[in-house]
Amino acid sequence: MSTPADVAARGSITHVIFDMDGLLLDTEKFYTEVQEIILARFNKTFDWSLKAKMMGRKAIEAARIFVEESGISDSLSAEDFLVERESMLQDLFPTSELMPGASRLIKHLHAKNIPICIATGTHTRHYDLKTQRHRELFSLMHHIVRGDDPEVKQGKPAPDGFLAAARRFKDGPVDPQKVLVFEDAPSGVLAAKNAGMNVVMVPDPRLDISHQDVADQILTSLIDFKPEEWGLPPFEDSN
Ligand SMILES: O=P(O)(O)OC[C@@H](O)CO
Ligand SMILES: [Mg+2]
Repeated sequence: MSTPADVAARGSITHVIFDMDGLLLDTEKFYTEVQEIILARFNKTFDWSLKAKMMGRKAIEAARIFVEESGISDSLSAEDFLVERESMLQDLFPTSELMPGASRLIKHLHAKNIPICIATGTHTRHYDLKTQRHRELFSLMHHIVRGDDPEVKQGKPAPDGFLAAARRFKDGPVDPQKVLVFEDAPSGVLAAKNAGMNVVMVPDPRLDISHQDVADQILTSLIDFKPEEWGLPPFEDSN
C-alpha cells in the first residue's frame, strides 16, 4: 500500500479515473435488493461475502458468480438471472442518487482543469438509466469507458477498463503512476493496481475489512478526500 506521501514523493497525480457504481452513484443497493428477492425464492439469503465477489464486474461475470456460489445454477442460469432481474433494475436505476461528496469532488477537479473520466463495469443501457438525472454533472467527464466497450475484453479485476480510460485522455496515454483511481469494490481496486495506478478505496462499511489491504488509501466517504495529499489542488471551501 503506497501512501499519498509516497506518491507526492514520486511526483503528483495529474489525471483521475472514477469508478461509478457504489462510488459516484448509490446503486449497489439496487443490485443487492434484487438479488435478495431472487434468492428468497430458493429459500436462500444473500450475504456480503458473495456481494464482495460480484461488485464491479461485468454483468454476465457477476451473474455467473451469483448462481454458482448461491448453489442455484441447476435451477437458474446466469443468463436467465440477468433477464429476471432486468425489469426490477429498470425501475430502480432512474432513481439513482449521488454518493456523498461525489458532486463536490467532480466539480472541484473539473474547475481546476484536472482531467477526469469514468471507467465502469456497467454497460451502456444501464449507464444511461443510472445517470439520466445527473447528465450535467457527468458531462464534466472527459470520457466514459463502459463495460460493453470494445476495448474492455475482460472486466474488473482485469485492468482493461482503466488502461482504455488512461489512453483516451487528450494527452493520453497517461503514465499510470500519474493516475488516481477512486473505487468501492475489491475487483475494482485490484484492476487499478493491475493497471499500475494509484487507488483510493471508499468501501461500503458492510464490506469485510480483509478487502481493504490492496488500496493505497481507504476513506469512509469522498467527503474526507484531501486532494493536496495527492498533489492535487486543495478544496477552497471548508465543508
Ligand atoms: O461502476 P462499477 O462499480 O464498475 O459497477 C458495475 C456493476 O458491476 C455493479 O457492480
Ligand atoms: Mg463500483
